[in-house]
Amino acid sequence: MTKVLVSDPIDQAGIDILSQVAHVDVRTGLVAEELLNAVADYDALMVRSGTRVTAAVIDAAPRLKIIGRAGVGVDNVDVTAATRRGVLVVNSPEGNTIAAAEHAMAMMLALTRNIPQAHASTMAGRWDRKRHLGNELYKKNLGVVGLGKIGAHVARIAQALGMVVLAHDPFISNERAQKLQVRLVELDALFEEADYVTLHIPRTHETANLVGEKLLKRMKPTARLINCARGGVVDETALVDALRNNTIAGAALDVYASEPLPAESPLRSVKDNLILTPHLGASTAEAQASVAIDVAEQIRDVLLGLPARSAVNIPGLSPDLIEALRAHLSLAEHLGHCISQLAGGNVQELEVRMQGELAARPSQPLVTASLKGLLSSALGERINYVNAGLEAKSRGIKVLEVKDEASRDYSGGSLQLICRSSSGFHKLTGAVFAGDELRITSVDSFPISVPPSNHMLFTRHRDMPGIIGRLGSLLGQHNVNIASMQVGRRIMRGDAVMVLSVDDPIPESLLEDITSIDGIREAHAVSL
Ligand SMILES: NC(=O)C1=CN([C@@H]2O[C@H](COP(=O)(O)OP(=O)(O)OC[C@H]3O[C@@H](n4cnc5c(N)ncnc54)[C@H](O)[C@@H]3O)[C@@H](O)[C@H]2O)C=CC1
Ligand SMILES: O=C(O)C(=O)COP(=O)(O)O
Repeated sequence: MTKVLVSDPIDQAGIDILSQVAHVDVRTGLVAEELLNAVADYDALMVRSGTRVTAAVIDAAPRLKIIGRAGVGVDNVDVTAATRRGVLVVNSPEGNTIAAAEHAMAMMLALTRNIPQAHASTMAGRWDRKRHLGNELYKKNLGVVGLGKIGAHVARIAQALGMVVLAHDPFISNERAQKLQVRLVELDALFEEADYVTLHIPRTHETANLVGEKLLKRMKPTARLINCARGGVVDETALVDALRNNTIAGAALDVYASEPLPAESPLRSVKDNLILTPHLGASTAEAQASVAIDVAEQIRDVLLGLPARSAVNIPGLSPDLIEALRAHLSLAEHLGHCISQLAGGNVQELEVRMQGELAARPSQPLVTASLKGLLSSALGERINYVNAGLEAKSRGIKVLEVKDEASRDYSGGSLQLICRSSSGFHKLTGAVFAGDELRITSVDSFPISVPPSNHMLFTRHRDMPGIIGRLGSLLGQHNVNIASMQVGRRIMRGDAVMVLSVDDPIPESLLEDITSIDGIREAHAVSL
């Protein structure tokens, strides 16, 4: 029975989708130890930001195929450990964009009009109109750090309020910024010019404690900081100092270096100019339904053997692309699997050549598929699109990618793998005919045309009379039935290759007898 563990509160719409294909257990609030003990039986895990999916959790779940993050940030998931184990990680990149952007705007408005403080004092029986004088957003400078999905939506809303938006994002083009009518500036300039700074960046090595004492000192004393992105990108100690010393006018935080925010956090003791919410950016009914459906559908699809649309750890492989490249991906896997068996020894280098029309297609999926095939002899079921690149790297296999648009051998193009190993050098080319017919079209530069099949024999021999007959008799004596046979040669009586499809696997002992036939120099059994 396929089983899914949901370890954070998820909208019922997501649970309903998962229940179509699996038994679903909802167990929220597990402490680390309980989670470690709980995951062993599960094929999928669905979380929000509350569950820390560590390497230990992943190791404790041998059946785990997929981790679904019902939201954007996957910094609570050890994606590297998941990738190493071949566990797919998916998220919902857009399901809560609007909710998070609106929360940042709500924080900005609440901050600039002292709404929480005014509310608390009114509820306490006072009527403090003078004390809560605020500022308008109209015509003020808003500095957006991180002009991605949420940052861009914040920019649009702010512009509608009459704010002037500047942004810092080293990975955004000038064209994109121009389209959003946003001026791109350096980080220091943004902090100096902005009346409000709002952060919409992920937590990475580069962004950890990005906003510290130095940047806070650049801000105007009237400026305010909003962080609805990730805890840990703001140095909380430096912020507390800046607020206490009135270096800046105020701050609003939704996210914290450590969550839940510890009771003793100095942030809790800052009065008046700080607003705190408990990571509520994505907490709207609409966003929660949207992320739950988005991620549950992906988990369901993956458990049914279908691709996921927002895989975090298979870069560049969308379902559309999988569909468009389906036959070529299968060809790449077969060629990779085949060439690893021809290579025999330790593979040192794999060159993946996309030739002719294929050179115009995205290469990364084809490289990944080739590596998956290459490593499947060694790693069997354990290798997949998620971990193929990493496994190749950890084995020290050098991967070269070549696009040869000038090659014009077949319509649709061809794929060539060149493998260098401790025992030599092999080259296999393949193409797809009539939409979905796979063919190996050359072996070590000898032309042939053979569909990949379950059991094959590849030989390298001298082109001379009698060899084929002797090989046929030998296989017959060992009860190996030949389904098809092809010989490829470049010149008469020179070197040649032979590819046989056979009904049964060829035993190792028989290979020795085959290579002892006069004229046969190499023989490789290949099973796909
Ligand atoms: N508070 C909450 O409940 C929520 C928080 N989030 C968080 O908001 C953040 C932004 O989410 P999205 O906009 O969906 O992500 P996104 O990936 O669309 O945008 C992030 C942007 O940050 C930029 N960036 C990365 N490093 C940078 C740096 N050093 N300086 C400046 N820019 C940098 C990237 O180029 C990208 O454009 C994420 O950390 C996400 O986890 C998202 C949803 C809800
Ligand atoms: O999607 C994100 O990155 C969030 O931070 C939302 O977190 P949550 O799902 O509300 O725990």
